[in-house]
Amino acid sequence: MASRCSARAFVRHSWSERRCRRPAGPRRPADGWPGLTSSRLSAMRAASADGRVLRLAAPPAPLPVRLGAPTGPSAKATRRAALALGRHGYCVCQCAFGTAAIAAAASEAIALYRKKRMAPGGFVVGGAPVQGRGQARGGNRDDHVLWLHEYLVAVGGPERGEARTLCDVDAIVSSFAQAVVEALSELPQADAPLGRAADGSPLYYTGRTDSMVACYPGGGAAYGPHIDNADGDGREAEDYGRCFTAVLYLNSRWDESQGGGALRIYLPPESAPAHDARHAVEVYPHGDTLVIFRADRIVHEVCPAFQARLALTVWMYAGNEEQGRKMRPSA
Ligand SMILES: O=C(O)CCC(=O)C(=O)O
Ligand SMILES: [Fe+2]
Repeated sequence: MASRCSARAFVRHSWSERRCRRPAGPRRPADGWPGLTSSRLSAMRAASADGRVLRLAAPPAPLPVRLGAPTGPSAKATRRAALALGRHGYCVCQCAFGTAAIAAAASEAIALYRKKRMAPGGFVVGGAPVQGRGQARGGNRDDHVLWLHEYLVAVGGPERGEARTLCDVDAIVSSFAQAVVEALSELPQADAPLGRAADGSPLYYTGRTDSMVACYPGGGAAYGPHIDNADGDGREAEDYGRCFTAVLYLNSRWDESQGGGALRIYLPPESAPAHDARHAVEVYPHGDTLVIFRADRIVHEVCPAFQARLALTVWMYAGNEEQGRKMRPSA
């Protein structure tokens, strides 16, 4: 961890990456995009409101990816994560940042929350931003968030922002998520049916968003069922918008029965019986767990959390082959 999470790694991958911006969304869940009919969305909300009717599939064993370890993730581990993502629409990885790094990142995040550097998470509804619970039908969210790079630009860097570990972790998570998306582009459709655009063509990496540090302050804080990118993020000219969400949990000691706070992933129609909204998996936000899922397809929610729940999230944009090539002219 120490050698990978050095200030130089941060400067190289993260601070110099001025292009990353906070995304326009998430948008309010809307009807009428692939795989999500209004009846399916209503059934999900009903299942969310009444946990008794929810049928859960067993969560997959996390893939060990050695993210944060001095050797870093191997090409094989990256490919395995891409395969799982392409087959199921999500993958769960066990990183190796270690308890000290995760605890350091968490204490930076908590300090930022306490210093009121975070603001209530928002939505875009009809082009206008709205914030917080009850503002968007079925899309309530109770988290407080900070856009890491935007904040660092404002305060003059990671040292001054007291967010050095968060920056280092962010650089590593972002490079890995990019590598996974790039590996996914190479997989044949038969291996990765859920790793494709709606027309079946491969998705190519076109960029990333700023990273979001989120704190659900406990007391039942939640985020109702939603899709992160329901409408292309208004980026038609560039790509399909955010296609992948990568979220790393920063909770060193998470008590599943007392803390709740699982990420509930509703399995997409291709992996669940048609229109049966009651099939989902739940992943608890244990520190060092990374989940990557399709930002434009996977309905998910954060179940009520009864202890402070911390995460770092970055979204990857993707487009068609030509859009991907434009992003990397030398490739
Ligand atoms: O923290 C999580 O598990 C997911 C949060 C989420 O869905 C979001 O921020 O869009
Ligand atoms: Fe989300």
